[in-house]
Amino acid sequence: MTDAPRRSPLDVLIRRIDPEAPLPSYGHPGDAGADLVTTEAAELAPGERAVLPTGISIALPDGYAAFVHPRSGLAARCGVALVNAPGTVDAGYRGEIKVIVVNLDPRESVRFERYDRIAQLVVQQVEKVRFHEVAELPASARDQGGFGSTGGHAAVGGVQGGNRYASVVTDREGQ
Ligand SMILES: O=c1ccn([C@H]2C[C@H](O)[C@@H](COP(=O)(O)OP(=O)(O)OP(=O)(O)O)O2)c(=O)[nH]1
Ligand SMILES: [Mg+2]
Repeated sequence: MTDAPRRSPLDVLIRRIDPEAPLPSYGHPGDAGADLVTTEAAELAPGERAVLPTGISIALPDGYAAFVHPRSGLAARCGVALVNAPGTVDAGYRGEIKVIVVNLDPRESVRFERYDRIAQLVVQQVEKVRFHEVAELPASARDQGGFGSTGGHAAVGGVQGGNRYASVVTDREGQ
């Protein structure tokens, strides 16, 4: 496979599965994500999830992928998240793009009407790699540290172990 040259804006073929579905659209000229709609109305109880259709399929050039990201307004106002965020749309995928939403609000149901904007699609160039197996990897400053090795993370219950952890509340106020 040869790498596709970088072009902007990139021309992407799109097919409407729902003939009336609005095409993905950027809200502002500098936006990274083009909003996706649901073509089906849905109501999600607290904790419920659904796979919602967007009414479109696309053909990305090799060397690109599209990522289905959540919308911050829906997350902040309604507690709506994407279960698999960000969803990955492969260049070779010709099926309908779908959005796997979940209602994380503990009390309120959330309702989507047909053609409500539910997610945003970010198209990016992606690297293909060749993996070369070795017995030892080159040294690095981080080495195997991860998953909170630098400390200072929020934790319910306050101080943990020998590392000083802030409680959730202290962390929000203090940082
Ligand atoms: O949020 C998403 C994620 C994926 N897809 C589509 C496009 C993607 O190319 C295909 C497969 O996605 P993924 O590789 O994440 O799923 P999988 O569970 O690994 O399925 P597969 O075995 O088909 O790769 O499903 C979506 O429409 N929305
Ligand atoms: Mg896969």
